[in-house]
Amino acid sequence: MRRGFLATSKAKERIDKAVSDSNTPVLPKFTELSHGVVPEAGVPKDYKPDFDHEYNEFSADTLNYPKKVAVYTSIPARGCNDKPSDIPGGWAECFIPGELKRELYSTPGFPRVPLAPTGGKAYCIKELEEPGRNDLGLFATRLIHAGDLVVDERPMLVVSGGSNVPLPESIASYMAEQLRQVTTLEQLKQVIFHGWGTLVKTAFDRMADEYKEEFMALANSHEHDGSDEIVGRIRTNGIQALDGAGSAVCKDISRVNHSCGPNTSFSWHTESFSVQLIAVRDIPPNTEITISYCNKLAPASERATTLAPYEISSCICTDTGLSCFDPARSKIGDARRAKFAQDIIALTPPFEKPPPGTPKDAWVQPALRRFRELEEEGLEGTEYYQKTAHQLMNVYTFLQDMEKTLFYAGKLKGVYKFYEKKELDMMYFNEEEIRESPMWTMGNLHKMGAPVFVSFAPLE
Ligand SMILES: C[S@@+](CC[C@H](N)C(=O)[O-])C[C@H]1O[C@@H](n2cnc3c(N)ncnc32)[C@H](O)[C@@H]1O
Repeated sequence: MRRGFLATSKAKERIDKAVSDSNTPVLPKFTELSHGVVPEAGVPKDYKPDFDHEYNEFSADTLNYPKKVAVYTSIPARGCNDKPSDIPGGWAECFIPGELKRELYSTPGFPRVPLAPTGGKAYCIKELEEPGRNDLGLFATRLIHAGDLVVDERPMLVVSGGSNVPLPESIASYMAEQLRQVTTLEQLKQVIFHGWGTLVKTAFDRMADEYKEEFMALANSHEHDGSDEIVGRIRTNGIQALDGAGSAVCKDISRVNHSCGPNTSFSWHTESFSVQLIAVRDIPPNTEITISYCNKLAPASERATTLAPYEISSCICTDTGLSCFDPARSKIGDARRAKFAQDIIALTPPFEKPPPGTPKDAWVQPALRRFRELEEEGLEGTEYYQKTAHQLMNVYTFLQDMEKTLFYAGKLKGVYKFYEKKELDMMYFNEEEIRESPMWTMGNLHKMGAPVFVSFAPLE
């Protein structure tokens, strides 16, 4: 059924489809859905999966959607015959709530063109040479510095999470009726896969041919669990988008493999409608570029559960050669990760003059150990690393050790850019300004033996 169709030539060229109001059933999150080889895969025997897809069509320029509708829309708007190269940064085919689209367009400057990578493109996509792997990954083609923008990419497809999208009335009531007939939880999940697949297929059909090809060439770790070819690829390659409310499938970033100690961190940027990858430590040439698919601070068993749907069962993320889930390795990693979150190391310089021969930074050792452990775990992309690097930079300014001050400023740079979304101020790299800083001046008093009341907490 088509209502409200705007019969102008422009509207014929550039249209959004909106599926109408409904009482959405509460769907399990994708993470709770089946994976692996599911014997009951496919819709239940009595399930009649044919239903009409009911939608209205709107001009792509409109934001005036009725309440509680989900829309198929291209962001930014584009003409039917446009190729991705016709629009700077390309466009994302989306299936999102209409209200969200309205909100996006109220973001100042939306949708600005994604940013150029620092120093130009610095990666290629190629086959992994690791034994037992025959898939692709991203590799640095030159040295990438901590803090560099590796890529800012507008996705090919963005879909809101299953439970965030209002289902069309026809599908919702159809599914509700069918759901009454299912007898097992697995059947319920299979019906949900099917319903969800029907909805995202429309978004896929709207994609440009070259995007469709790229999308179908992506990995699929959900071939035997009832997810169809499109849903399977979204589950395998989707990156958190829309500030956690959706999933984005990208041409390049979806080729990045997982590490529990990754060298880049990704973030969603509404104003450019894109995903950014920032290096959190230096990445030498020919090194694989990685992100974390899970909460990297969680214990290994929890990480293993999150990674199982990706068919990642043995994740070798460090140069120990052991899987992160190996009990011998995870015992150390788990204890450290728990400590990072719980023990805050506050440092206080000693009031008493230490015995002769004591290194002047003896009291800094707990934070230095923490810093070393964070690096050994590959957790440079965490707030704990940011705080500890900041703490050590301040401590060494106080101790008037220029070399180490600059060293920790360099360590802070990458993660600071990721969390603060701006460059670390150049004054932290300017020797003259460091010498004039209050912390350095306070260090003078300490050096002269005056009692100095100062505490270095990692939250500074
Ligand atoms: C988003 S894709 C990454 C790109 C993929 N390697 C490719 O060839 O297109 C996710 C899939 O890559 C593989 N993968 C990613 N990280 C891995 C890791 N650390 N160990 C083993 N397989 C991994 C898994 O098959 C996973 O389902």
